[in-house]
Amino acid sequence: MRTAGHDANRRTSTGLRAHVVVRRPAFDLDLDLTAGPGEVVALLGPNGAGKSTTLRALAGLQPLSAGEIHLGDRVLDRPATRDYLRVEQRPIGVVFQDYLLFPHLSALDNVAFGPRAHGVPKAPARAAAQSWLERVGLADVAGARPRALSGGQAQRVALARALAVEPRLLLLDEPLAALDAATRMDVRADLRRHLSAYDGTCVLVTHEPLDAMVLADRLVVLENGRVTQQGSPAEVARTPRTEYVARLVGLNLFRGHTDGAGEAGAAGVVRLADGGELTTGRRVAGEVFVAFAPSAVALYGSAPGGSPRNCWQVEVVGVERHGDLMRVRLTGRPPVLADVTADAVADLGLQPGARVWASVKAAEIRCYPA
Ligand SMILES: Nc1ncnc2c1ncn2[C@@H]1O[C@H](COP(=O)(O)OP(=O)(O)OP(=O)(O)O)[C@@H](O)[C@H]1O
Repeated sequence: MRTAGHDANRRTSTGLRAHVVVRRPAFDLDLDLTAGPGEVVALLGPNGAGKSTTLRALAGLQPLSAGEIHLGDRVLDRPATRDYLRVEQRPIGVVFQDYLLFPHLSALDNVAFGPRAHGVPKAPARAAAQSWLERVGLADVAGARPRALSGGQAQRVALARALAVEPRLLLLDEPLAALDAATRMDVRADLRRHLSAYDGTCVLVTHEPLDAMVLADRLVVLENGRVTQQGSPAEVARTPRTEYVARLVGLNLFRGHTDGAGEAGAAGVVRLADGGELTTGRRVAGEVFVAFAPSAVALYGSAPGGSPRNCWQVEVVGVERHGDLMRVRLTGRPPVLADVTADAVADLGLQPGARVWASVKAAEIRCYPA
């Protein structure tokens, strides 16, 4: 278990502290990003959110419009004081999604390129490269050119090349995106091992929630140029605060208001901002989020008897396969996603336009302050 990332003093004196501001005519990025030594932070967000722009700014490929980037006691970019370290002067290693290995160089020389570019003489640079290839399990392909390598091997060479300069900041841009599913799983596990052993700061950009959950100590969610949520992977998954995060982790999410009053027991009624109400198992007063899994939603052909709480009429919009189950998209107050069996889809005739009843138990609904 790494703890360096939670050590605020070390974080400010030796890690990354950045206020990244990039203004373009149709886009405005403004985020604070802090990460300690040994900490892996994943930037997660939809297309066009500004993830790559942030990474490029940290790398020195995109000058800031305002703000500042500090790494340890070095200033990498600060427009106000005209400080700007060029990419080759920054103590960073970068792995891009398409690897960008030099096609005419062997794996060994690709890895040795980094130390060479930092002024290390040829023989020690090659010795360091050999040792890095051994660490990533590729000593036997040292002489191979990139086109002779598999996707997973090329990715490992790219990682070895980035680490061979002993960077204080490692930047990974969709590092697993180019791999097929099976290779991806192996390389993800390897990458996690290498990142655990790495004592510098790592910022990783990904679209893929699973990569972020497995690799990162902390998630920073970026939407439309702003941070909308951050926290440990478990916190973010448990308590999404935006539609995007809720969809990512596969939860139904609603914003609402409760006065904290409820029926006997601990239940609280939440009036949802977009209509409808839900009774939750836990009483929280004020502005709240309520979230529940699609698997917690039961569908019925007619209004179920008994308790009328959390039971409302919905209309099927679409059905798609989701793992072993079928995910049904429903409109209503509120609209919901429900995971049901293929048998249930057939029995209830869940075609688009079909009207059914949705129900969810109060105990299955999480409620937390907004
Ligand atoms: N070189 C550029 N010049 C001008 N605009 C750009 C440039 N690169 C990106 N943009 C724009 O800046 C915004 C942020 O893009 P960016 O690539 O940082 O987002 P992203 O979160 O990495 O998206 P994706 O996941 O699709 O890669 C988008 O509106 C994009 O069209």
